[in-house]
Amino acid sequence: MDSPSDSITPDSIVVTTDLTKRYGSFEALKQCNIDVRGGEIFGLLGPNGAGKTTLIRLLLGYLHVTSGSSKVVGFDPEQDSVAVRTRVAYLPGDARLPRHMRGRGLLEFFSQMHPSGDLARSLDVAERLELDLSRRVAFMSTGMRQKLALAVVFGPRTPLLILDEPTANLDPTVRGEVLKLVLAEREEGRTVMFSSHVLSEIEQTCDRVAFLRKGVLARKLVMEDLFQRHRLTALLSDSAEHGGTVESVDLRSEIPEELRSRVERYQISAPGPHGRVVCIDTAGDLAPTLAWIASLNLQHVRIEPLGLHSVYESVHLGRSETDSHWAADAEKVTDVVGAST
Ligand SMILES: Nc1ncnc2c1ncn2[C@@H]1O[C@H](COP(=O)(O)OP(=O)(O)OP(=O)(O)O)[C@@H](O)[C@H]1O
Repeated sequence: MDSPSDSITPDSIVVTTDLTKRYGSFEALKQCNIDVRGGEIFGLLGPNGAGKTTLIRLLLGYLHVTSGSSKVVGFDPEQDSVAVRTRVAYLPGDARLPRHMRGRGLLEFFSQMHPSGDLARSLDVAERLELDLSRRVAFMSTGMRQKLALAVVFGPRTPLLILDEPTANLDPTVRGEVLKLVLAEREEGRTVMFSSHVLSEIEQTCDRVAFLRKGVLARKLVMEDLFQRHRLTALLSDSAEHGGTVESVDLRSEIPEELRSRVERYQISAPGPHGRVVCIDTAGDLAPTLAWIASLNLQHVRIEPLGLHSVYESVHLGRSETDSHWAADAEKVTDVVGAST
């Protein structure tokens, strides 16, 4: 786990220090240290019950901390939750809106309530999301209510938006529109922190990601680093290439010295019907490793980004990241070979 001072910068807009929350004897959040920097999109990932909502509600002062502390837009939510809430637009995971109000009236009401409310902006968001504002909340579908809550939240021009599963209950087209809204916030210099279970959304939008698991901050990731990680799978049809003695082993010692820091895995399977499957995981720029890969005399080569999924699985299931998808990847290669022979 990172220490509190690991990554805090002067432009951090959210900082937590050993933030801990217990419900009775149950520890929902354990010594959590994160920092969110001004102008970035920060993703919160984790399985159900990991502690994401607990963390978010602590940051807004809706829950009291058990121990540790946090600073949000320069204020301690424990001491000054009003100052925090006027500077943060918050979309709860279970937004409850007054059922008797019509969409338009509700947007007017919330834009008047918030010190930096902006009705025109809320109306614009509602239009982009194709929401019928003439309906009463009571007669709206779950997705329509989510759209209305989003129109409320994207109205005020606050420096920070915290969105708890903003795309839940939305169809794929509307989800895409919401992601565009999130990206537009960053363009305008605002900071967005959001939780989601949809990994592709996080990949498309976030600059950095924190993984929570059972209340523990299990992993932090810079998305740019993730995009530089690739997995190559291929077939080595002639096992004599490696003396015919290799049985699903790690061959990292065979990697040229200057590439060792880039190649995280170099493994060859036991012989199958079509030969041996080779799996190579690389980090950083692919170019320097390509010449070496070409010298391995591989066939049916597939290269793909390693992606958030493999990291998520390794955090969630506690599997080694390098083992994640290995069997499936090996199968894909042999399937392709099987189909083409
Ligand atoms: N008021 C409460 N009293 C007791 N336990 C609670 C309370 N609120 C949450 N919890 C527990 O704390 C843990 C974390 O819950 P939290 O809602 O923060 O998870 P989450 O990551 O947001 O989950 P999800 O993805 O399902 O929304 C869960 O085990 C939950 O049961």
